[in-house]
Amino acid sequence: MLNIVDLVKKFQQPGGGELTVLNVPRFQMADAEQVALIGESGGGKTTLLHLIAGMLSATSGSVCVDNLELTKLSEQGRDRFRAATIGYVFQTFNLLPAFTALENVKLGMTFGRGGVDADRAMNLLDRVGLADRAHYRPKQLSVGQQQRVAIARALAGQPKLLLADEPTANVDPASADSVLDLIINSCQQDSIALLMVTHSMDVADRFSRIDRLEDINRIAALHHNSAS
Ligand SMILES: Nc1ncnc2c1ncn2[C@@H]1O[C@H](COP(=O)(O)OP(=O)(O)OP(=O)(O)O)[C@@H](O)[C@H]1O
Repeated sequence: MLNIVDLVKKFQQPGGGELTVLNVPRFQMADAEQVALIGESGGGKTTLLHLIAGMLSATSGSVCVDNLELTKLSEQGRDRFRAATIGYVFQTFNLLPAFTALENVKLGMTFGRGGVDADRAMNLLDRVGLADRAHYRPKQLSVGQQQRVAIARALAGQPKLLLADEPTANVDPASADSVLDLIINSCQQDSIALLMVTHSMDVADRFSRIDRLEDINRIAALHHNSAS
């Protein structure tokens, strides 16, 4: 499903010069595999997710998702790939405020594999326990409910890989469990591979595979070693 080889990402720095954030010799995931990614703040976890989602382009190396080599695609090609293959759950939900829960989920279908289907969008809201909130706007929903809408939207395009960046960080502890259950169980049921970044060992412990960024990324390992 995912095969990363010799991936390097450098960023231009505001004061001039370049900062190498990632140097990942190898990182792989199998179809439908579930992985928790932990690591120190600023180590490059979000950057790695953005590269896998095709939201950022690599400086060098190879990112292959579902047999597609992302580094060879144009920006437009990466946008198409993302819509067809990737679901993304953000820490801050990123719902469109002017649209209802149902409309937000339908937006997740716009460029996805199954096309826009209002019945399926309602089914997804039902699955996340929010069928009765379909016509509410994000600000009329609790924070936990907003994240559940965001999960329904991420699943709406029938992705093969779901990327989740600290999806429970801004959710109260009671809702966090249901948000986490929802993500893990939905991916299991639909055979979607799941890569979840988390700072919480309680969250990571729900996964049979836990990877530390310091073990994957040579740059984070350098920082980790010099700090300890
Ligand atoms: N667009 C950018 N331009 C310049 N530097 C950037 C850019 N995006 C990220 N960085 C730098 O890359 C490093 C890694 O950032 P990233 O957000 O990937 O870390 P992280 O592991 O997700 O951190 P956290 O756990 O705190 O969210 C940071 O030092 C950050 O300043």
